[in-house]
Amino acid sequence: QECSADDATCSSSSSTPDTTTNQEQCKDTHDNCSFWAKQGECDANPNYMHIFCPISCNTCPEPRQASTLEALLLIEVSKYGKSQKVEGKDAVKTLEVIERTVDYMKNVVFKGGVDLSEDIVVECTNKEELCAFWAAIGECEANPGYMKLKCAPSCQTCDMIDINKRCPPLTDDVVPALLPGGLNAMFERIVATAPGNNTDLEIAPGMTNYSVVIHSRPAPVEGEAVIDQKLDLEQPPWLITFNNFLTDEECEQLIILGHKSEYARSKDVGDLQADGSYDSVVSTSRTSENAWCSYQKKCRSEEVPQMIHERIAMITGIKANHSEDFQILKYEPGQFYRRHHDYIELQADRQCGPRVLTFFLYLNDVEEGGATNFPLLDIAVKPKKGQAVLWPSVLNSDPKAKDYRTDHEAQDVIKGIKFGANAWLHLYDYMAASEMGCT
Ligand SMILES: O=C(O)CCC(=O)C(=O)O
Ligand SMILES: [Fe+2]
Repeated sequence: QECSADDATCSSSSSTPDTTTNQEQCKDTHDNCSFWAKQGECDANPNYMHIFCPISCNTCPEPRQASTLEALLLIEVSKYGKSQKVEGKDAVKTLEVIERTVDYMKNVVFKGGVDLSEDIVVECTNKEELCAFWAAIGECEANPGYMKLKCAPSCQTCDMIDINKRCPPLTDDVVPALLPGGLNAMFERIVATAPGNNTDLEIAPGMTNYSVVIHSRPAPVEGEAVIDQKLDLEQPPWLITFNNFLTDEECEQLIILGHKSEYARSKDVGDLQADGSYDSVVSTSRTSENAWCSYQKKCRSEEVPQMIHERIAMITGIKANHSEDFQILKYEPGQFYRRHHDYIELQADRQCGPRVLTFFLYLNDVEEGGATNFPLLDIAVKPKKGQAVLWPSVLNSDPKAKDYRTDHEAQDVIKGIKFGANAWLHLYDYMAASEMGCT
């Protein structure tokens, strides 16, 4: 699923499988390829070299001449979406997938062999020319969320385009990250255990010596807390910042990883699609660029992002797999993100549950502008390298209910460049849901 949100953020889990056999696209992807090849690395390290340095290793796929039967199959399959590419060493397997696809579409889907609404049948097309190839190399199983949405004919899973079929609701035994009353308890604990505020506390491994500043909080309660929505709304919501949450090296590394994951114009969420995902549209209320630090981009598996996910998990008590991939942001002078809320209504009833918290990281000092402003709380947080800000999107009394008061905006950067990163924490396991295309 490509996008989620009010605030319109495109989910990282949706990247295309990154293998390609495309003849024209055959190129070395690293400056050192030719040097390594001369050193004998094509033979020493073929798994990497043959794929990432195919020119230097002379392993570009051979162009193929299709037989008449193949040519007919290719015409047939193009009735069910994009024309399919068949080349390279997996060509035979790819053709077999195409043969099965045509049979499935013709004799099952269009013969009413599966009970599908017209919307779903229309939507069941191969959206990429490499669908058959990916299916042939096992991507339907390895990357089901993406493939079931983008390559359903090749995976023979038209029925899974229906989000109700693909994403059954969680069963009652799944424990949410926060129970009613858990939000206040979490913030109280975070404030009480910040190592920088308590010189006698030891710094746990993987932690920094961060200190916490409280900008807004509900009044502390003596004795047993009463859990009540009306009481929640009579008290200000929590908003805290962490100084020295990240080391300088961690900030710099995240910015670099953002470049590797490729910053692109931030998108807003558009219309709901037949498959339950959202269209992504360029919006005028958000002019920054962002990059998703995902596993697909070989970013989330890196040491620094992993350690920061773990740090956030240790501090909040919410497991790292409840967090979306870091969305790394870049604002040039004049860029901004107008007033919005991070809560995504539709997710409240999906497997991942709503975003309950935003852990926002500031990765550099900004010369002028670029504050995160909370108009309803009258609080503006100025960017500072290594600082983080944490606020809830939901209420203490009901972690599924939106707390409207944490509306916020990223004010225009006036001078310098601003780098930041969002970590959105969900009520349930976001990564598991995202793998199945259920966010
Ligand atoms: O850049 C900021 O200060 C906040 C960004 C933000 O609110 C968002 O990306 O949802
Ligand atoms: Fe936001």
